[in-house]
Amino acid sequence: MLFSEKLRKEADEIYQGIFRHPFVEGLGKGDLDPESIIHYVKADFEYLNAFMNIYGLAIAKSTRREDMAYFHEQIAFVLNGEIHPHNNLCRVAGVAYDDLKGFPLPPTADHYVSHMKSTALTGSMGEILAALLPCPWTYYEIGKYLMETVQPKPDHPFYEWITFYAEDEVGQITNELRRRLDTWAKGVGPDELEKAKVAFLKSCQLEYRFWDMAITKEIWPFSVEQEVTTS
Ligand SMILES: Cc1ncc(CN)c(N)n1
Repeated sequence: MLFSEKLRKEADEIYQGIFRHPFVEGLGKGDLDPESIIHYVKADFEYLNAFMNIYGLAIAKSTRREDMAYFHEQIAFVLNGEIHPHNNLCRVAGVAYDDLKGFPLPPTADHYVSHMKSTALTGSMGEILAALLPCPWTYYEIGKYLMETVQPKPDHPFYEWITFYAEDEVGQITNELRRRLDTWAKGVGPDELEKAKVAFLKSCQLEYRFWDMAITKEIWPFSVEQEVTTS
């Protein structure tokens, strides 16, 4: 069994939990609370900016030009592609996307970003790939799950969101990340594999918590000034 297949098996409980999460159910039913959508998009805009920073850290650690080109391409996808599902969410919530940019990360999103950044700074290339993988992989599976269970028509409020993540492009991004991780895994020992597994499972758990964060509209306990890293 490939390393990424083993990871997916270990994380199955978390994936199943994500498919049944109230936010994901709300995407399928088309009845999400607009305030939860707004909370999610504010956090996700900053999360995706941090995700691009992490690709940048992966470039800094790359020793092969081909790896640099790969991470560079992935930045372009996040930058130009993921604005479409965000725009869909904003339209349904009745808000302008620009009004949701530049907010500090809520605690869970902050935790997720810190986990990926520290892995990128201190971990091996395999750990970095493992920490990044749940981002496209869980969304690709959510997209496919909603396509199968809801079979949305173009007039479904979240048609664009669902079809974007169920598309082949997100599948290819997931498969390429898995292929790179599996290639790395063939050349390392059990300790290295264990560290990559831990990084992967933590990102999966934080994917689940990210949806919780949106439903509960999680905020910091005190409204002191917070750092915003991007605009
Ligand atoms: C938290 C999170 N995880 C994954 C994705 C999909 N790239 C996203 N937009 N946001």
